[in-house]
Amino acid sequence: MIALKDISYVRLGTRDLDGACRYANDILGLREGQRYGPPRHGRAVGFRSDAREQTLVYFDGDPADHTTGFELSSMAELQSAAAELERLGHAVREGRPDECEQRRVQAFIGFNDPSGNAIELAVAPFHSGVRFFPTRDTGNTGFSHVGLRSTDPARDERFWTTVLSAKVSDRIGAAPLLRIDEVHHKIALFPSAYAGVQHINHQVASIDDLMRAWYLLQSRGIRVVFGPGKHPTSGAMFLYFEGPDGMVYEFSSGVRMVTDPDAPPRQFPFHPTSFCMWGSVPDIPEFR
Ligand SMILES: CC(C)C(=O)/C=C/C(C(=O)O)=C(/O)C(=O)O
Ligand SMILES: [Fe+2]
Repeated sequence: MIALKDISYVRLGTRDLDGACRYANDILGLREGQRYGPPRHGRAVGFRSDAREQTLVYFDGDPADHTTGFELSSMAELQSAAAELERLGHAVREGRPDECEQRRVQAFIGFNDPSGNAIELAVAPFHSGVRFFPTRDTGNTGFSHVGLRSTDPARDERFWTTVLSAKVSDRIGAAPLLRIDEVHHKIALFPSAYAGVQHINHQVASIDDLMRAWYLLQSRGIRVVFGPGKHPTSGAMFLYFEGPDGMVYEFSSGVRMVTDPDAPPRQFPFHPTSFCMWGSVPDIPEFR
């Protein structure tokens, strides 16, 4: 079993890199870290959300080109992971030195999960000696989870929990919420006809930060697509809103820690009362 230590980064292609960078800075409050590549095409910009050097990267490319990176604890584990994935028939790609530099990691491998989601396993993501603070008072405390699209959630749950070390904290219908540490989930798998990152979550410090975000987003004309609300699953208070290229972003606060490693998952029906215990109803295709 490949032991995932933490979620590390998301890389998103975009046709409007300047616009995506403005959104990351102005709306998400993420601080630009590194810029890569020539002045016109092939550019990439990394953004910080916590002590790590980058957790969100936008690059000149196809907006459907999404990659989610997870941290492994050592080079030995990375080499063992590559061998195990290849043994299971997954095509594994080793990151080139220039790609490692762009990801601010010592080394990485890439492969696709059974739905075709591009996944990278990385060693030693760089931490910064410069304290992170948001570009505006978002209360942002860090990149925390992704929703991934799955063409077969039961099959993919088996992959994420037997090949990789995720555990199911709760299920909503067929959608598993998967933890890789004590945080209730770092990955959620949602039924979809195609692969990709379905939403990107950052934690914020309090409900005050969520409510301030709610008013600010409305004042900036950014569509809030779910919330303010509170998930009965993770207990997190949340706000989902539109980002560049159709990506949905989520701010949440108060996510539950699962301290019992053997805690059994709960099964919730796929119904709005399982999504929000305050009564908010999502305007998000995968949550309809
Ligand atoms: C709206 C979806 C189905 C939902 O309820 C997801 C749950 C949680 C949570 O409990 O925190 C998420 O954050 C998530 O899956 O994104
Ligand atoms: Fe979420």
